[in-house]
Amino acid sequence: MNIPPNNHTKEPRDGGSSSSNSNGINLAQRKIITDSKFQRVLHTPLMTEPPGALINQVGNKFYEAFQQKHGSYVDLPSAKISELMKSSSLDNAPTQSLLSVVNGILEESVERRNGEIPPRVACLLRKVVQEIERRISTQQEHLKTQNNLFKTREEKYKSRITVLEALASGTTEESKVSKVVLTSQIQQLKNENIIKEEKNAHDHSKPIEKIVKEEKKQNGSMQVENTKVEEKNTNDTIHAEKKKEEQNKKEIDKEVMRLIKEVEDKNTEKKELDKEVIRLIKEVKDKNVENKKIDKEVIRLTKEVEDINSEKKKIDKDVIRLTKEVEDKSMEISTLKQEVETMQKKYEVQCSKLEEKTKDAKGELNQKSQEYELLLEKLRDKVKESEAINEAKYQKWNMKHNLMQNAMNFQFNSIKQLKLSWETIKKDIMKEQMIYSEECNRLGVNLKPLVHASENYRTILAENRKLFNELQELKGNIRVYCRIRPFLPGQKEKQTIVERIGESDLVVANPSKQGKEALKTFKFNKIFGPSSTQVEVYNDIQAFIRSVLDGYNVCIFAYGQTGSGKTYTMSGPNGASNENLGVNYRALNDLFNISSSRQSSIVYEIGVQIIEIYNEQVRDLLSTDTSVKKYPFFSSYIWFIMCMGFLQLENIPHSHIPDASMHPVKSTNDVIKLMEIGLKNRAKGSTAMNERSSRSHSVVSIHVRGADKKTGSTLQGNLHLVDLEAQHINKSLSALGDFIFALAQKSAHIPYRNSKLTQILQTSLGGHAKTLMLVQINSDIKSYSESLSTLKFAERVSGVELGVARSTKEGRDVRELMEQVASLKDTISTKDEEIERLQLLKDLKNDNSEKLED
Ligand SMILES: Nc1ncnc2c1ncn2[C@@H]1O[C@H](COP(=O)(O)OP(=O)(O)OP(=O)(O)O)[C@@H](O)[C@H]1O
Repeated sequence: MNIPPNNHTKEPRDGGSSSSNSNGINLAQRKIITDSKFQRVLHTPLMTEPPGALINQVGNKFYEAFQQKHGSYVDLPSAKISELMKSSSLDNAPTQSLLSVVNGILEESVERRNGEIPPRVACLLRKVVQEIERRISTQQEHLKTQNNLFKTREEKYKSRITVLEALASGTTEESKVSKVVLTSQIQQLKNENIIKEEKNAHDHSKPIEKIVKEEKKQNGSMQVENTKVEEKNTNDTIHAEKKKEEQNKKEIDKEVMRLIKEVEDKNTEKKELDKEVIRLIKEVKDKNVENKKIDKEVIRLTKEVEDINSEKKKIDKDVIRLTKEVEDKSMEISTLKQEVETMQKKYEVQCSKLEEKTKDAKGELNQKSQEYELLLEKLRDKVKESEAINEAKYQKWNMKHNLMQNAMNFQFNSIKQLKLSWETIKKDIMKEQMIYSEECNRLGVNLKPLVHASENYRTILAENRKLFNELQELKGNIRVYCRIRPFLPGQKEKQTIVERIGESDLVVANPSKQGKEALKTFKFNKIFGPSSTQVEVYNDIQAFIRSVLDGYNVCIFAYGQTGSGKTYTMSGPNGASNENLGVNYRALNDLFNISSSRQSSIVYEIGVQIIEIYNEQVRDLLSTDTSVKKYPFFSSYIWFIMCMGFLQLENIPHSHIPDASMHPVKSTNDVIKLMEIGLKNRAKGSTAMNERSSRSHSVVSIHVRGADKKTGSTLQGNLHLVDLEAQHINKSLSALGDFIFALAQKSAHIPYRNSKLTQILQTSLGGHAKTLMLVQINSDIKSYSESLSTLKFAERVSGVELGVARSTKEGRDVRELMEQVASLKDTISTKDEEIERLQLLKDLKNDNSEKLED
């Protein structure tokens, strides 16, 4: 009888270590096998895992590689990471190692929190997670297959148990037979089972599905076989029992007894088998529970993998976000660093400044506190002092009060004594008065010769003036000086027409002629060469100015072509220094100096007029009304009356009064200011200035009136400074020439009415008047013709001098005259000294007499 095995366990391939070739496999061994299988499922990365030794070897290596660097994946070199990321390395690594890598990296990233996971580590993480996913899915498949296998086995066990139960519940006889059959069948099954198990042990590499199929096949055939055997056995048993019942009932009974016993044994065995079935059922249940657990574990792992995936995605996102944030932050940090550096520097500078200030302030505070302390100390001392002084003063005042009291008493007594002494002094004064009047009488007698000397002074002064004017007349009342302008600095061609310059003669050469024919000599009273100075020129003019204060009329003409130096000689160059001052300024200075030196005896008043003559019309250059206007004679006349008071009307020829306003002046500056106004008005009033100035003449007239303080006699003198332009020989100029020439010829008719100029200057030309013509020439060869006409005009005027020369012909030798001039000069200087001495004496006497009168 083939009894199917009641316990058949198909062990999975497990390296042979857990295989069993007997029914005697115990529960502990089964458990160990099951556990080791389960563990292998959990911890082996792949279904096609390499042999255990190799796994351990590679896995350990991998594990070590990460364990060594655990907590510092970021620091792993990229070569190492790429080596680890190779599929062979990942395949061979145990799952535990992979999970530890994942955990490590995640922990590290969590720890860091700044998301600084370098891309290579992130890549490794991705790879490891993928590997884990792959493994889990493989394990899931594997578990599903196992689960199915267990279910099939369970079904098989269940059907066997049913068969066994059916057998167990048969008739006694049947039971006996069955027991025998069962026993044989069980034995057969056991044998088969042992064979199969042995076969299975050798067929380890067969796939599970195949094994399941084979098992199914075997089970199917076993069931059919069992049914057939059962039927056959039942028939055989009935025949044998019928024969045995017939042959030997007793033996049967014995045999039945024995069989009963055997059945009982079998029952007992069955019970054991039942127990084994129960145990197997329990084991199946356990397996189910275990499967459920595995299912749960699979679900959990799947969920975990999903979580890991979502976590990974999150991490990826975080990695990207954090990378961006890190970049932003690093930018921000660098900006902040720069700002912090700048702020730090500023802060340092401010700190240093504040420290310095604090130091200074502290120093100042200390100093001030010391000062205040000192001051406080001083104040205290002063308070003490003032208290002491007050005390002393109080005592002094008390003393003074007492003294005053005493003094009062004393003074009362003194007043009494004074009254007495006053009487005595009165008597003494009367005596002294007598003596003083006697002395005064004596002084009056002594003063007489001084008064006499003072009276002589006027006579001497008049004599002096007479002598001076005689000297002037000897020199000639009309004098012509010629001044040659030097070449100007920067002037290129310096060819001169002047051949020779003497004291009083000048030889000029005509550039268009040759030899003696070209030369022409001109004679004047004085020739000033190009190197002559302003002082030298004025020295020869000064005597004329002095004459003005003596009551003479003086007329100074500056005559010459444009640019020949008229302005230079008369006014000086622009911004002239004292050395370069012109005739005008020097003359005015002298006028005011001499008048102030004589102020003790003569009172002078000075007035100025400035006019322009153009086209026979007179224009007042000091009038606010610049239009050409003929001023009524009377206005000037009234001024004279008002200014002088003592003016004699008949002395003023009304036709010769210039038609212009008179301006009183007190100093040279007053005159200069008026001259400047006149110059401005001249420029203002002209439309075509160049054309006009070359045809007009300006006259500055300084009128001097003097009154002798003692005698009351008056004098008047005029100084006319005339700027004559020689470029155009106009009516005024030719009339002037005629006028001067007539004077020289001592003609009966002097043609002064021929022009405005001669009309105005009538009183200043001829008679007592003294005339000086300053002829200016430009010696440049280009100006030859103009210079020649100027010289010719001047020669004609200087012909007046011939009058003096003519008187020389009347019996006086020039040398004699010169000697006379020299002796007269000496006499004048002696007289001057005497006058000064007498003046001093007079002043002294006046002072004494004033004192006496007081
Ligand atoms: N003696 C001198 N020494 C140096 N420079 C001189 C002298 N005389 C005249 N000059 C110069 O020559 C130039 C002409 O002289 P200035 O202006 O006095 O001539 P002017 O006859 O007044 O001319 P105008 O009639 O056009 O006013 C000026 O630059 C002046 O400084």
